[in-house]
Amino acid sequence: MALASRLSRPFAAGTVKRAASAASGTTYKKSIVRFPRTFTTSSRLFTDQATASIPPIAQKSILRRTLGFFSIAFFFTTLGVAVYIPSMVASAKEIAKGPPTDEETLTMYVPADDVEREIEEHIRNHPVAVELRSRPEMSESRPHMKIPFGYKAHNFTGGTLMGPGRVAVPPFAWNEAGGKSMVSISYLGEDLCGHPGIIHGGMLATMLDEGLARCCFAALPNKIGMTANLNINYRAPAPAGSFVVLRAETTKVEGRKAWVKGHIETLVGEGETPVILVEATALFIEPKLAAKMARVYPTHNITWHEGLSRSERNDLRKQKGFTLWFTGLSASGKSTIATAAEQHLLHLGLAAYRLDGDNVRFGLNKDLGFSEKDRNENIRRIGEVAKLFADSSTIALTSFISPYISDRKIARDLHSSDKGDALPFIEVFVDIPVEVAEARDPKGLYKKARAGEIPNFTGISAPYEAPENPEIHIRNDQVTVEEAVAKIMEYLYEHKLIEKSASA
Ligand SMILES: Nc1ncnc2c1ncn2[C@@H]1O[C@H](COP(=O)(O)OS(=O)(=O)O)[C@@H](OP(=O)(O)O)[C@H]1O
Ligand SMILES: Nc1ncnc2c1ncn2[C@@H]1O[C@H](COP(=O)(O)OP(=O)(O)O)[C@@H](O)[C@H]1O
Repeated sequence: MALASRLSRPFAAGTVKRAASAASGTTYKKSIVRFPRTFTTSSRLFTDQATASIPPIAQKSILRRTLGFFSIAFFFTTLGVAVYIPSMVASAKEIAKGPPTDEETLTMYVPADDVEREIEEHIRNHPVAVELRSRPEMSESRPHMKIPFGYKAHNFTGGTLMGPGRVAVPPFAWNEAGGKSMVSISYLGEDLCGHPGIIHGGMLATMLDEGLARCCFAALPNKIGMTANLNINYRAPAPAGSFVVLRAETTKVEGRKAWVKGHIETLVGEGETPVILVEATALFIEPKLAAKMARVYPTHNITWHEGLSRSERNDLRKQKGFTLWFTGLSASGKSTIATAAEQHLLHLGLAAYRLDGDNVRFGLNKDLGFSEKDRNENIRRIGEVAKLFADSSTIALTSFISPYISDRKIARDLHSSDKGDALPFIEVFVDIPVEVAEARDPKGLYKKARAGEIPNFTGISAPYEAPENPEIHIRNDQVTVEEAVAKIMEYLYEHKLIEKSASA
């Protein structure tokens, strides 16, 4: 197809080169921005001859207008979602690799033909682009190149609206650090019209919705925002087959909310005054569950805070971390109660994890036996691991005999802090007379110990030092497992370690 005929109507008057250079210089206005005389303002645009013959539209009912309003609100809200739900067809490999960097996006696009090459070069070398590139606070990218290839076909701005006759080449964007401002340059083809030769207002609204959102994302805690509100004022018709500049600025940020203003103007040469085509203000709100929302690139969604504090982590995880340290004789009921408590906490939607012999003495501590020294080391290591779980805003439950007061104190001290943000350490004494434990003896260990087959057996041939002042004392020969768990839960609620709302 001849080059000129592939281009927009204003371009067709000459070669691509002429049209492109016209767009950057004084001839730009002459050859490309050819506003129909009757199209001088937005209000006139909609009362021109083309629409004058259309009979007046009957006043809609309140119900229809209400429905219309919500449809529009839903449309823009959906449009503004900056989180792409992973597509079934998206390339798993591409996703696994993670998104390209801003820098990488600049070399990813390869023009398909001479037309695209001309448009590409025109934007890339335009004085506006050169000036933006020279500003250290601005980061250059082509945002649509971050959308995985397999998902592009399903993406409105990155797929549907992109290509010959539409947005011919992926727009260039310059984002100011911290989500303060954004500028992008696009080429709008002749197949995006509402009125002949004039870009459809919905296209411009789409560009503003996306552009203003991209401006503020970096200012939001999880870099996600949904359009809550978008107000648009059309100022002048936007000619098809022309280059436009979108400029946006974040005016206010409050927690999960960001207010942005911006406009689209013509791309003009140095010394010329651009024409403002459309202006907008918008409010973007980050969803409450933003951190958990699906992303195209889940593994590379890095939101890094220097020195993330424990309270910040607790806020993000929506729970406090602490350790429930069960201690008692063998067969006292530690594992049974800890398991029941863990299950109950999990049912409440809380993150809880139990450390016991299965995952510690058979793994991390498989080098340790039952000498006093080995038990000391056993408890020290478990204390460290429990502290890490608690620090990650998880409820750690440990069920080990932990027979020595000094060892349990070491574990407790590991949870303390001189910064005033100690992790709660709750000692749960599962108390049972040795005779009852011996009578239960589910594993036959007491019998073996009495027979001298197991040396250093706690309660028989090795000491058990009962806690003097445990946070929770369970007489486990006198209560059921349910009652024991209820007593623990009561303590946790009373000490505000779990929220009252976390109840089954
Ligand atoms: N000598 C000796 N003394 C006590 N217990 C023994 C011994 N040898 C093996 N076992 C089994 O090991 C389990 C206790 O391991 P712990 O890691 O909890 O012990 S300790 O805290 O280091 O003292 C303990 O499990 P529980 O009955 O669940 O407590 C026993 O099954
Ligand atoms: N409150 C309770 N009442 C009656 N039996 C219990 C109770 N708690 C635990 N048991 C029983 O005691 C035995 C030892 O319990 P277990 O949890 O294995 O103890 P530990 O982990 O302290 O060695 C098990 O047979 C268990 O069913």
